[in-house]
Amino acid sequence: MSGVWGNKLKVSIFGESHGPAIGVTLHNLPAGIRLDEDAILKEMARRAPGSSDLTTPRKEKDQPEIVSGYLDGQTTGAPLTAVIWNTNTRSKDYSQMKRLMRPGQADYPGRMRYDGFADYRGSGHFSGRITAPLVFAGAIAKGWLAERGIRIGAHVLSIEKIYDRQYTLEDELTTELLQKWASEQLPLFEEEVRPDMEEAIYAAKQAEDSVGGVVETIVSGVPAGYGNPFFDSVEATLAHLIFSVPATKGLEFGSGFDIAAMRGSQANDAYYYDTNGNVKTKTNHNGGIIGGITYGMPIVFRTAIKPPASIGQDQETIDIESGENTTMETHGRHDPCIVPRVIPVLEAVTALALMDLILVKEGIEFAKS
Ligand SMILES: Cc1cc2nc3c(=O)[nH]c(=O)nc-3n(C[C@H](O)[C@H](O)[C@H](O)COP(=O)(O)O)c2cc1C
Ligand SMILES: C=C(O[C@@H]1CC(C(=O)O)=C[C@@H](OP(=O)(O)O)[C@H]1O)C(=O)O
Repeated sequence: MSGVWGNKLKVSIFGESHGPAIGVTLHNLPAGIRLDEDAILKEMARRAPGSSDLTTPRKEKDQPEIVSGYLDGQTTGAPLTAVIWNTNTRSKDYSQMKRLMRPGQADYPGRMRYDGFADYRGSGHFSGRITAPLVFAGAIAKGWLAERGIRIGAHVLSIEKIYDRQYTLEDELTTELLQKWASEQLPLFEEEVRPDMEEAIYAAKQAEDSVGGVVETIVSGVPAGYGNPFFDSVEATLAHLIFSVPATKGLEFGSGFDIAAMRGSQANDAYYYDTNGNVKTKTNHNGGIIGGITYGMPIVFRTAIKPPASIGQDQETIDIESGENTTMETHGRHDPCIVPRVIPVLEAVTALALMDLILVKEGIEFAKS
């Protein structure tokens, strides 16, 4: 399984949802980064399961234990490994998944790929649980980027068919807004839509069903000139990580699919010097990236998250052992909607992508003192 990603910063993840532990190793982290352990734990708590009835009832503390590469509060430059112990597995919920392939889940493709050897308990290494180590790694990257004035925020653009408004260039990722969003399961611009979004999730749960949604992510403070043409473009780097997150099914940058219906005269983002002599653009249809490289405007993208597959309703499927068509209900502790918990994950992988792009360009070995 491909558990390693990155050009300069190498991120390697391990573990299964119902195994003893999950975790991550970060290679080539600059030495001397001071870790803000409180900030890391806050990020972990945003994603952790079992925090409310909008999410899975499986409760996990998600307390990372750093076992290498960290001394006296600072990274040493050696590979940094963190382990997160699984403390609340209930594998009997998955006994039928040896034979019955959940529609929309990784059971059937995973079985075909690994010839039946993959750990099926709790979806094994395919589980959304493996995003906990990514949030740990991303929290380190976020702290490092924040020192460079780079901020990352994400809000819920939609749940099912209920919409928040989109980000505009007038909006600023202020400390207050980021703190507010980080404290909310459904971070929003428009507070009025919250009850309807929550109700959509509760209604789906009540009906033994699930719902999806769209998350909009914004990155401010990235100077012009990061990224590369072709294979390591900023879009390609972000997309690689975003599509590694389970349940992501769509991604658009800037005006995305809508740009296809514009004329060049509308889609071109006109440059100007602001009063401080900084280069800006009047619009941001290209989402902060042209030619695979940043141009100093916010990076903006939207990610479509599918409704979780494991639902209690009767569904048609196959019994892979008997070779017959059958039906199944999925029981167990599942998220009725992944959006609230995937937001810190999307922010985390965004931070890792940007950190890698910056390390590649600047070859930094040591943190600034
Ligand atoms: C944080 C998080 C929580 C998730 N929770 C569930 C869940 O409770 N039930 C479920 O069926 N899928 C859940 N998923 C999604 C599955 O892991 C995912 O759909 C599956 O691995 C197949 O991958 P794909 O949807 O990307 O194709 C979750 C994903 C994430 C990121
Ligand atoms: C445990 C987590 O989420 C899990 C993600 C998940 C899935 O299929 O992705 C299915 C459920 O697993 P289980 O059946 O073991 O409770 C969720 O609870 C987590 O994110 O930490």
